[in-house]
Amino acid sequence: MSDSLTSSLGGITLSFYGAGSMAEAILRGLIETRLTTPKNISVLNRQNTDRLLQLEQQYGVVPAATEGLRHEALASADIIILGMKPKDSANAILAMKPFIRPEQLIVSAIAGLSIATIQQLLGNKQPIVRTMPNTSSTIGLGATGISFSNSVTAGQREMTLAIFGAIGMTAVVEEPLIEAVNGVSGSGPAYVYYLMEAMINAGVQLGLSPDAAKELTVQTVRGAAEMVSATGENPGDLRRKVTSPNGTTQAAIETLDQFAFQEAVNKAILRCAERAREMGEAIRAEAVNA
Ligand SMILES: NC(=O)C1=CN([C@@H]2O[C@H](COP(=O)(O)OP(=O)(O)OC[C@H]3O[C@@H](n4cnc5c(N)ncnc54)[C@H](OP(=O)(O)O)[C@@H]3O)[C@@H](O)[C@H]2O)C=CC1
Ligand SMILES: O=C(O)[C@@H]1CCC=N1
Repeated sequence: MSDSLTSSLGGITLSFYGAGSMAEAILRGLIETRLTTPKNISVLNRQNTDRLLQLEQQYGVVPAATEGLRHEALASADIIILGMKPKDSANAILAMKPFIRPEQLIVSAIAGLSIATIQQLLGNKQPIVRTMPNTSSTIGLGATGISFSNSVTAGQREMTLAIFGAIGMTAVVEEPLIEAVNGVSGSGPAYVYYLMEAMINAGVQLGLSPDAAKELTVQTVRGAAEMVSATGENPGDLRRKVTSPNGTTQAAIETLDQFAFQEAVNKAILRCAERAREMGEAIRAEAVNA
């Protein structure tokens, strides 16, 4: 990767087509890590002008709130980032088709939507990057799975890795594995938050104040993740070090096992990946009939 790209995207312009939570997580990360300046980022959505103005006020990005500005932003951007819900994606891609140029890079963050479906909707071999990021990109701790279409140039790959590398770690995977990334890390923050909700509630039930229960839980999750990362040890080995024979942790883990905790997490992640494939298939069917 060249030095200029690791430090800055220079004058490269990005258009966030779909300006919801995921778009905000990425653009905020890019701005806070100073990979680019807000003036190189435009934001577009379907109807919610207030949302675009809020993003302008908060981050200094450029709102494209009228039809004319939307078309101009799409036509002029070096990179268009697709951030609408899967159900809205086929219509949105068809609507942008008249304005885009064959060399523009399209980066999709849309669950399930395949490179082939995007190319089918656009009717060409447009360079496409399919990603599966997560909302921790907001604070530079994202995890993003990335797949490239064959038409993506080496320079465009480098730009993509610079963008997602600036807001967290990246894993380049073959496209069929993007659903696995969705299951593990795309949706993953929600499972961890769910676990944290349960830990906090139990702490309160045992008499801790809500604040104390929350702070202890947050530090525990942060410390556990950091331990795996810093020591290089397997989570299983670290778990065994916490678990004294016949002690308190063993009693807790046995209870989790009674409720098939590991199996529940496993089934949840497999179902998540399956759901991504189902959603992708629904968009593919829409594209075939478009
Ligand atoms: N949230 C997450 O944790 C993750 C989400 N993703 C993916 O990111 C995508 C967006 O999710 P999220 O940010 O949560 O969704 P949000 O509902 O927060 O945002 C969706 C945005 O898309 C806009 N939009 C809808 N239709 C169109 C259209 N036809 N043209 C232009 N803009 C449109 C909406 O505008 P308006 O309000 O005006 O309708 C809104 O700004 C999804 O496809 C999801 O699969 C991927 C990884 C993680
Ligand atoms: O729930 C969803 O469909 C999106 C994709 C990954 C995280 N959120």
